[in-house]
Amino acid sequence: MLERRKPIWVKEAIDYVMQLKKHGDTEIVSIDDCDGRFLAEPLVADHDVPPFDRSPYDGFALRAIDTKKASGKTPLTFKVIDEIGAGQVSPFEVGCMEAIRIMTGAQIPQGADCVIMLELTQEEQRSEGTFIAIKRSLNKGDNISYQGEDTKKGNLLINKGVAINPGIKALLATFGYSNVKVSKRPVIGIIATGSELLNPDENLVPGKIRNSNGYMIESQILRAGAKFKRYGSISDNLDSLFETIMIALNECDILITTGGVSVGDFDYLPEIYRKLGANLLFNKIAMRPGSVTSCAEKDGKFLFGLSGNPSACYIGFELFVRPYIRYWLRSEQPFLRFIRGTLKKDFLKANPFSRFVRGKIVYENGMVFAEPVGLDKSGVVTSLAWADCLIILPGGTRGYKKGDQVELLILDDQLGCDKPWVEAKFSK
Ligand SMILES: Nc1nc2c(c(=O)[nH]1)N[C@H]1C(S)=C(S)[C@@H](COP(=O)(O)OP(=O)(O)OC[C@H]3O[C@@H](n4cnc5c(N)ncnc54)[C@H](O)[C@@H]3O)O[C@H]1N2
Ligand code: MOO
Ligand SMILES: [Mg+2]
Repeated sequence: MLERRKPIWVKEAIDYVMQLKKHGDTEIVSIDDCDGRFLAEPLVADHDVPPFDRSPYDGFALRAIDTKKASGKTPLTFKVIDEIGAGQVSPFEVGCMEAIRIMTGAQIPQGADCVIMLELTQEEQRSEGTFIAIKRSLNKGDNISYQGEDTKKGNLLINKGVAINPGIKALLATFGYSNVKVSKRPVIGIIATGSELLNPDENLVPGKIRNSNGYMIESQILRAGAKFKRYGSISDNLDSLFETIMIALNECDILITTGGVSVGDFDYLPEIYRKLGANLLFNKIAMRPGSVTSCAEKDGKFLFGLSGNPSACYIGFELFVRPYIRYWLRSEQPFLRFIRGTLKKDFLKANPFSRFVRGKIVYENGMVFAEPVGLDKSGVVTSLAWADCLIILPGGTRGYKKGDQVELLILDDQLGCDKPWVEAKFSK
């Protein structure tokens, strides 16, 4: 008899997944390998930056008080007692009517309290040494980058669970992290199911298509910050599929399958969950595409059964797998970020389920608009390549019109959000 499934809300499906969320282990990696990894500890300044008062210009360090009477008509002359470049520290103290030639980045010498740029001085060689003339007065602190002005020792700079980007890597180097403590990436097994599937290097033959979902999910896993293990594509055969799933479950932290989760004669995932004795959390969600997205748990490990339809598969991953991964990596903002925008085209197809329409963000006159891209069908693959957001059209009876305000889930985003998009009836 055909199994009847009861759809649950997107919010409920997210809750089911996040109820079992956990942090992964940590590991130490070299700074050379830290790009894109997620910090396992907050990054705190362990010294002032800059660590000493320094010159932001090539010029002369002197005492402001000695410059007070300088003007175009009455230039003042200072004796140059030393010269220092960045990395050097002068052993001399700047005294009355004295200056030290100083280059950008060098530590301000003792006695000096301001710097004048080279261009504003005139140098003169005399038998007693080098002198400069200046034609303007300076104030204490002029052209000095003070110790700690960038950040002070003890300041929290970056939270744990944040992906290391070029700026963060610069901070790691600044604070001497030649090794960085990061969250260990979960290993996620991917099994593409379907007797119709060919590898990318195989020629098309009647009735067959190439396995695109497997590769797409690999890429989504990497973007989310995890690692994948490829188990290839397996024909719709209960025994071989069960066997591969057993192996993968043993070898991986999380397992993703694509295809075979609906009610078709060769959709074996429901039977496999039963055979495994896994705890089925859901197998129908009130959303399109991705309504058949399923999730089961076995001995603390998730089996995400994503749809075979490419767009449904993609969205199932972003809504349910990604936050689980990001939390594993200690992100405090594991969910897709959402913003408001204006719909650029009518979308009149009403649906009782919430729709996640592949879209593109367009900025016009400082405003955010979203435009649906490609054919809005669950089996479509092309639109995924053009989409940078999912336009949410909450379930209801009416369609949506150009100019309507909608919410947009941002894809390809590192910032994330501390709460997920949920149906209006659940949002506070
Ligand atoms: N009678 C019903 N039929 C269907 C229902 C339903 O409720 N009742 N649900 C429909 C919905 S919604 C979806 S979504 C699909 C889900 O199908 P499955 O998850 O079981 O996936 P398959 O049947 O294996 O394949 C569906 C479709 O996707 C193509 N596919 C599969 N794997 C890949 C891959 N790795 N790369 C690219 N494309 C793939 C496959 O060839 C099929 O065209 O079920 C509806 N049917
Ligand atoms: O799971 Mo299906 O994608 O709703 O079309
Ligand atoms: Mg099917």
